[in-house]
Amino acid sequence: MAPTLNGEVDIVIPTIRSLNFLEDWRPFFEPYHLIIIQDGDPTKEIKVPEGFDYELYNRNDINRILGPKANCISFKDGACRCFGFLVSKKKFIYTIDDDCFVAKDPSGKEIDALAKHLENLTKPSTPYYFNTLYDPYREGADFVRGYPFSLRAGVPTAVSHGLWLNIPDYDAPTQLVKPLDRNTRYVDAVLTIPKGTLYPMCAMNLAFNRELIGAAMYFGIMGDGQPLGRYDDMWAGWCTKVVCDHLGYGVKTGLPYLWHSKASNPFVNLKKEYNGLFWQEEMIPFFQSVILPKKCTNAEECYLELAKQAKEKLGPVDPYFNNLADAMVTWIEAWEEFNAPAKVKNGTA
Ligand SMILES: O=c1ccn([C@@H]2O[C@H](COP(=O)(O)OP(=O)(O)O[C@H]3OC[C@H](O)[C@H](O)[C@H]3O)[C@@H](O)[C@H]2O)c(=O)[nH]1
Ligand SMILES: [Mn+2]
Repeated sequence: MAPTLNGEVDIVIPTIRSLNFLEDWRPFFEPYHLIIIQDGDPTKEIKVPEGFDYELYNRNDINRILGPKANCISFKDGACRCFGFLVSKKKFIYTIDDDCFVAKDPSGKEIDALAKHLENLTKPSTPYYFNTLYDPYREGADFVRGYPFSLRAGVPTAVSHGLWLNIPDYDAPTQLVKPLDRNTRYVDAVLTIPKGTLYPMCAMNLAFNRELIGAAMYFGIMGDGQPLGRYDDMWAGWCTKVVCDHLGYGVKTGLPYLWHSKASNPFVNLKKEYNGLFWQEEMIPFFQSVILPKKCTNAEECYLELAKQAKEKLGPVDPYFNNLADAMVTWIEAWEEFNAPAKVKNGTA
C-alpha cells in the first residue's frame, strides 16, 4: 500500500538491544523517518539495517542537546523514548518496541500497524456517548439507533493505542503466576475510551497526534537511580487521558495488533515496578479526581497544572513524586525550547 502521510510521521524506537526487528517491518516502515533512541552504554554500536532513513541519539547526544534538562530523560528504561517525541517535528508519532514484529490477522494477512494507527488518528473519536457497534467511522459500520446526531461529528483523535498478540503486557506478579499465558485472541474492534475513564496505556504499539497531545506524552523519570520503572507509559497514559478529556480530544484502543515476541524477566520487572504496584492505588485516584481549570487551553498549560497538582497531592505519598513533578516542568521547558514558534525578530521569524 502506498505510504500515506509519510511526510507527517516519525517512528520512535527505544532500544538497548538490537534493531534487527526492522527487517520484519521494512515493507511498512521503509518510506518513513525513524528516530532511534539508543539507551544504555553510548559507546556500544547499534547497527541500523540498510535502507532506512533515520536519526539516532545515544545518552551523550541527549546530554549534549539538553544540557541540565537532560535529567528529565530516563536512563536504562524504555521511558527514554520520549526524547524522540521532543526532537520530532512531525504531526504524528508512532512508537514501537524492538521486540515487536508484524502480526497476521485471522485471514493470514500481514497487518500494517502504522497504516491502521494513522487511520485511527485521522478519524474522529466518540468519548461522550458509547457506540455499541464500535467504531462508527469504519467501512461497513455506523452510529446505531439512539445515537444523538448532535454528537455524530465526534472529536479529534489524539491517541491510538494498539494491542499485542503472543506475549501480553502483564505486570511482574501476573507474569510470574502465568508464565505460559499467550494472547491468541484477535478482537476486530477499535473503541473510543469514554471521557472520565482512565486506562493502562502500553507504549509497545502506540501512536499519537504530537501537535494535540505531544507535550503531555512525557514518560517520567524511571529506571536508573529511580525507585520506579515500567510505569513510564502508565504515567504518560494517565496524564494524556486527563488532558484529552479536558481539551475535548479522543483516545482509541484496539486494532492494530502486532506480535510481541519477548517476555522480559519477571524478577527484574518486579524489582523495577514494585513501588508502582502499591503507588498505583494512590496515583489512579489522584488522576480520577483531577480537575483542570478552564484557563488551561492547550496540552502544555494542562501539563504544568498537572505537575502542580501531582506535587501537592502525591508528594506526601513519597518524595519521588516531588522529583517527578519537577521533571514534568523541566520537560515542558524543553518542549517549549524545541517547539516554540520561531521568535519574531524585527519583523522576520
Ligand atoms: O533499560 C531499557 C529497557 C528496555 N528498553 C527498550 O524499551 C523497549 C521495551 O523493553 P522490553 O521489551 O524489555 O519491555 P517489556 O517488558 O516488553 O514491556 C515494556 O514495554 C514498553 C513499555 O513502555 C513498558 O516499559 C513495558 O510494558 C524495548 O525497545 C527495549 O529495547 C530500553 O531502551 N532501555
Ligand atoms: Mn517487550
